[in-house]
Amino acid sequence: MAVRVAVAGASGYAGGEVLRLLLSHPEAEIGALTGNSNAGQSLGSLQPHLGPLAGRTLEATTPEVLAGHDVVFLALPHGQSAAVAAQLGDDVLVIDMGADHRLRDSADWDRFYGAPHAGTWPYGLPELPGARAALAGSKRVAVPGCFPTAVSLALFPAYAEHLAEPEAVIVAATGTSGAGKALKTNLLGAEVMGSVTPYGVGGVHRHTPEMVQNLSPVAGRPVSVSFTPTLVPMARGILATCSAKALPGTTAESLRAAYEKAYADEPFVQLLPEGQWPATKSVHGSNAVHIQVAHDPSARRIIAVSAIDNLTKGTAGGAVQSMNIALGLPEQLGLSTIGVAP
Ligand SMILES: NC(=O)C1=CN([C@@H]2O[C@H](COP(=O)(O)OP(=O)(O)OC[C@H]3O[C@@H](n4cnc5c(N)ncnc54)[C@H](OP(=O)(O)O)[C@@H]3O)[C@@H](O)[C@H]2O)C=CC1
Ligand SMILES: CC(=O)N[C@@H](CCC(=O)OP(=O)(O)O)C(=O)O
Repeated sequence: MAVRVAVAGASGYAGGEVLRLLLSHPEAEIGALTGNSNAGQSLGSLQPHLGPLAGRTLEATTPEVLAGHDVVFLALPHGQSAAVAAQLGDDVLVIDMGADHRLRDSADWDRFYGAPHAGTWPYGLPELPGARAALAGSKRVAVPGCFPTAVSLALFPAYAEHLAEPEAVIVAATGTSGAGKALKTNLLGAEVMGSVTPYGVGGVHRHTPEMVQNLSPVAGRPVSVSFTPTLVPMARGILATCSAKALPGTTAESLRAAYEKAYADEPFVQLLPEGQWPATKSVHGSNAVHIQVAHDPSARRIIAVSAIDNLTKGTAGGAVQSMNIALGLPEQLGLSTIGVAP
């Protein structure tokens, strides 16, 4: 079955990554490619790594251009996808890689994004309990933010087995591609190279409510999240170090067993052998999630660390994985767990 796919935002990082994956997807046939300020430019000049598409010209992002496809990926800035999606037919699978349809609580949306709330779509993190059932056959998918993917997968097994207190503390390093391709002074090479700095500190990062939304139902009670992202001098990758107070009775063995149980059959999540810690390089360009967990009895804490590629499992890989589930295709089609290292 050939699936005809359009990508809006094809000049950006997320759009480029979904095209990189779709070029290796046996069922995908790449149709319209659209942009905004770069409409009219050749894709070869904007995304030179996508050789087979070099001769394609970006069109404007309009409902007419996006019509006539089985699947439309929206890789647009926050707040831009809802209006485009509303003009696409109910029979088209629309996969929103932005934030517009992720949050269930309109008050959270208002507080962190500040535009009218467009509503909530099935959430494209298949590994969360119940997510696959919601995605199967769906015509709408909200792809998670990159940090919520890394953090939710690192912590949910501990919450599912009631091994941790519901106050999570997270420090996560990210590469600069997470901020998109648009020019920003703080992302200049001279600012980033040889330096690490936090941002969005003190509960103001917009991924905080998404993490709370993912973890609270698993824990069966409200989970609070103290989240500090740090910008590090690399292009891709997230390393999320997540910790919470251990509940009485938690042991290293019960913790390990919780993660083994959660991820025994997950094709993209690899619980590393004991003592081996995740590294962003190992998941570079792949849809894999590497996880390790430890119990610190003296501090009475659990520490879970995950590594993902923000553009792959953190965006485009998660989007293709969700597309496969929504269309009833094998979930791993077109996706790899093999990283690029060193
Ligand atoms: N980068 C990442 O790691 C992740 C990104 N995402 C999400 O994916 C989406 C895209 O992010 P990213 O690729 O990084 O961003 P980029 O800035 O790299 O790309 C943005 C894309 O959107 C287009 N665009 C900009 N403004 C408009 C507009 N008003 N109408 C239509 N198209 C527009 C741009 O076109 P042009 O260049 O022609 O102006 C470009 O193709 C965002 O919502 C982001 O949050 C999600 C998870 C991770
Ligand atoms: C380095 C950097 O700025 N990263 C972005 C991550 C955004 C992302 O990947 O997810 P969204 O789809 O929600 O934008 C940030 O912290 O906002």
